[in-house]
Amino acid sequence: MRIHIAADHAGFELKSALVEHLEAAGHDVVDHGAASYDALDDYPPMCIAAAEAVVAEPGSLGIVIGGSGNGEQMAANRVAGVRAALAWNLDTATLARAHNDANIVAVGARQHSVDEATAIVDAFVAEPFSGDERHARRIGLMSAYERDHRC
Ligand SMILES: O=C(CO)[C@H](O)[C@H](O)COP(=O)(O)O
Repeated sequence: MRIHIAADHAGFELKSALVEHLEAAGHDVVDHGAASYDALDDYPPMCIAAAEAVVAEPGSLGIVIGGSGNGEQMAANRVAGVRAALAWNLDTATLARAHNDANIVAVGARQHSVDEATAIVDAFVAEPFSGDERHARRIGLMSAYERDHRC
């Protein structure tokens, strides 16, 4: 699977570990930065770049990483067509896919060990959307709002 990944300084180390892990698992990972550690960098540009790439490539998934994952999720969700979910355990990771058809997962690198965060990402990537009518209906309502209200 093609996976677009981005992180600021707070997620930089975890991003490196995840790129290595996901590539070893056979995924095609595209790194949207940060390209190097900079303690003063800002997460929105790289998260938005990863989010735009996910939307441009249906079927791909995205991972955005920061200290909490909150701002990274917010930045990704600015891009039309993105459904980014902040996952903080295995259940929120799998539900993000099964119920919300999330195409991006946000992870807080300061909230988890590398092993925990890797398990959260693996759970997200492995879980399919359930396709249940009630979930598809709710996603459709969000998409309709996005279509009708965005410039
Ligand atoms: O999680 C984040 C945004 O939601 C950032 O990674 C976090 O705010 C960075 O903090 P600092 O600049 O103090 O290292």
